[in-house]
Amino acid sequence: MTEHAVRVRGLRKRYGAVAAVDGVDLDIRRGEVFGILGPNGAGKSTTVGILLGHRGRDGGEVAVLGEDPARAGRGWQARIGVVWQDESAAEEMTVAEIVRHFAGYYPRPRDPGEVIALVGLQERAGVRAKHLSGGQRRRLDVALGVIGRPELLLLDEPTTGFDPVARRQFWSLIRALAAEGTTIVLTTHYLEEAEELADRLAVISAGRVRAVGEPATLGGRAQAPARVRWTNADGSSGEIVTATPTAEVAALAARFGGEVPGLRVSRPTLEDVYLRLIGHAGAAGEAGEVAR
Ligand SMILES: Nc1ncnc2c1ncn2[C@@H]1O[C@H](COP(=O)(O)OP(=O)(O)OP(=O)(O)O)[C@@H](O)[C@H]1O
Repeated sequence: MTEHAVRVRGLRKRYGAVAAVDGVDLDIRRGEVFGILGPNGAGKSTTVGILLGHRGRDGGEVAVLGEDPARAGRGWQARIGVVWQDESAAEEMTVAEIVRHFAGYYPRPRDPGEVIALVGLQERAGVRAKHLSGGQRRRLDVALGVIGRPELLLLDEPTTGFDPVARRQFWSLIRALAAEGTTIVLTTHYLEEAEELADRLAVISAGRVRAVGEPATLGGRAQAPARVRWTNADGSSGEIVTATPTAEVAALAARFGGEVPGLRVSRPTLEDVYLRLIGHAGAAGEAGEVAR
């Protein structure tokens, strides 16, 4: 068994003049939750499509669960779960029928009833797919992605259209699957989701990987200066950007003789780091025009 669930070297894919994927390297370890972030058109779905064997490639090496997706067979496919954008299940069948039907494709499926409950669709089990709301459909897609007890689960923007409660239920589901040892790769535009779920993240823009790392340390985030803000006695705001926030807070506490009014200490958020990595000139704390 190889250490990596996914290993990609020098991956390239062009659509006419567009280099959708332009030399991507990725190592995704077994058992990890790996997030892929990037702006619209960055090449995320193209990359995931190649990992699944849904799309061909123009260059590079790809191994997914030890096999090349371009040549792997049905046995390999059964080890992988997918939640793909714009996937739509059979319209006339009910949720329970569809989940049971898909369970039949796999050698060791989960219990369909359990999976329906896992995605919070138990109240809708008898409803035809065509009568589900957008978010409920996405939950059904997630159910179909996990029904086969996959070793590797690839999710392309899985929580688009989810309400906040459904999103949190989905996060619990992903954590539970990760705890069972499932390797999970997900693309998302929700930075909060990436921060909540991912052990590591890759930021992709214009077909290239700009950074890979843990959410807390990505792009030098942990070493970035902190911003210390407070409110002065006359009501004006004070602010220092410093590499030694603890010392600044201690000095402020001494100056105020105790509690510092309106004290806030902040480091760059994942969004700040993300915007800088994708070259968004309006990223927080940086001068320059906002690219639109
Ligand atoms: N089938 C296709 N034919 C032509 N061009 C394509 C095709 N699929 C993708 N592209 C182009 O390749 C680039 C990468 O697209 P891709 O869908 O991989 O981006 P993405 O990062 O998933 O974006 P989004 O966040 O919008 O889903 C884009 O410029 C897109 O227009």
